[in-house]
Amino acid sequence: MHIEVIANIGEARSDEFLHKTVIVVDVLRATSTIITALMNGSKGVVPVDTVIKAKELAREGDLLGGERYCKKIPGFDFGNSPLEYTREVVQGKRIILTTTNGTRGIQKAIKADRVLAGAIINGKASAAAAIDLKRDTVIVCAGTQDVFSLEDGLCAGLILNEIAILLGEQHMITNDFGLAMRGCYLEAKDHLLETILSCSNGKKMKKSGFLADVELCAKTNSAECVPVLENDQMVPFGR
Ligand SMILES: O=C(O)[C@H](CS(=O)(=O)O)OP(=O)(O)O
Ligand SMILES: [Mg+2]
Repeated sequence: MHIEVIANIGEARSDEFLHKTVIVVDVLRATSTIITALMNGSKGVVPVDTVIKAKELAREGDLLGGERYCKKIPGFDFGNSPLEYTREVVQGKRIILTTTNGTRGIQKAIKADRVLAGAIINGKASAAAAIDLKRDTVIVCAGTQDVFSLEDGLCAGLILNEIAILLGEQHMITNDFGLAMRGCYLEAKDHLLETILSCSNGKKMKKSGFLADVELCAKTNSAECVPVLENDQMVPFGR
């Protein structure tokens, strides 16, 4: 199985996704938030790239979520903290979500055969879903405003490592960036939270009061849910 890892959305070329599975990874925090909302019973998360589109799409009964500069958008129900998306508030609800990087990355992957949302919390489940889909796979690290973010690279390394465990080492073929990210993950896996808190997004989140979000987002393989894009909304894979 071929798995290419791309360092940030700016480096992604959407035409190269045709006939492939794309796993979009935005550990802090969009894909962790989408996974959490679906695990808590949301009936679907619609990822959009702009605030205007989010407002246009929202219908009676929908919830609006998202951030700009890490802060909740004025007039929206929620920001981009996974901790806000509790079962009490999201069960049975459709959520329209717009964030700076993650939802933009999902939109950019739209030409893929299948688009999955990966994060550290569902790394193993994402690996298993990509194997099930039997396609060449691209892991797109969302990054932050078209610059690489280490937490996304560590997650790509985790997914590659899980694929190698599930398929056997000789069946997991990746590019040089993927090899590097797997090495980083293997070095950091026993102190993942500390590593994420030492990188630029982790520091920014902690400074902005979101330490508990980083703690949740760094819990390796704590979630079974893998969001997949179907008819413009993310729903649990294999539902
Ligand atoms: O809210 C977040 O965690 C980030 C904000 S920023 O772009 O890193 O400032 O958005 P995301 O789209 O989840 O990366
Ligand atoms: Mg991010």
